[in-house]
Amino acid sequence: MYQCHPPKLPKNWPTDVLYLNTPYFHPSMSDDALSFVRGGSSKRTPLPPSPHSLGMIRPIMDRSHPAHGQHGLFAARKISPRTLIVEYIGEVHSDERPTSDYDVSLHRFAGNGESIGVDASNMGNEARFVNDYRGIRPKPNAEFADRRATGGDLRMGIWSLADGIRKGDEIVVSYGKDLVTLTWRAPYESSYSIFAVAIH
Ligand SMILES: C[S@@+](CC[C@H](N)C(=O)[O-])C[C@H]1O[C@@H](n2cnc3c(N)ncnc32)[C@H](O)[C@@H]1O
Repeated sequence: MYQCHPPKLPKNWPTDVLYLNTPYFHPSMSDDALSFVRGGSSKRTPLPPSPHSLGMIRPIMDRSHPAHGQHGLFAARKISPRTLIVEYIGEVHSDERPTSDYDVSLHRFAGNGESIGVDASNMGNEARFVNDYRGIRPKPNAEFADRRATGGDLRMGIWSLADGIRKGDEIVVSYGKDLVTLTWRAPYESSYSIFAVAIH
C-alpha cells in the first residue's frame, strides 16, 4: 500500500490531503518513465520512506504575509548549510495537472517529450507547504534539487542554501519564474520549478 501514514500525522496537516512518506506512482506513467524514476525497475511497489522533515507546518497569521490565511513550512531546528530539509513526496505522474498549485517538475524526456511531475495536491508530505520567497524574505533560503534516494529512485528534495536556516525561520524557495499569472509552465530546461502555481 502507498498510503503510509506515520504513527502520528504532522501538526496542522489538512484533513482532506492524504499524508504520504513514500512516492505514489500514478497509472499515467509509462513503464519506461517508471523504470527511469525507479532506477531500473518498473514495479509499482512502495519504496523506502522519506527522511523525517526538518520543517514543521504552521498557519500564517501575519496579515502582511502574502500567503496570510494559508500555511508555510518553518525550520523546526537550526538547519546547517546544504542540508536536505524534506523530500517533495506526492503522486509521481505523467499526465497534465494544469490546475494544481502543488505540482513540481521532476524530469522531461527529450525523445518522446514525456514529462514527469510530482503532484502533492491530493497526497503528499510537509514539502507541499513550502512557499515562494517573494514578498516574504529578500531571497530564498532553500532550493529544489533532485537526487537518487536510498532505494535508487529519483526524488526531488528541498535543500538549505549556503547560509543555513535559523530555527523558526520560514523555509522559502524560488518557484523559478515571475509569479504574475495564475498558472504557468516552467521552461523545460529548468527541472526544479513548480510549474503550476497560483498566486492570488
Ligand atoms: C505549493 S503551495 C504552498 C503552500 C500553501 N501556502 C498552502 O498553505 O497550502 C503554493 C501556493 O502557496 C501560495 N504562495 C506560495 N508562495 C507565495 C507567495 N510568495 N506569495 C503569495 N502566495 C504564495 C500560493 O497560493 C500558491 O499557489
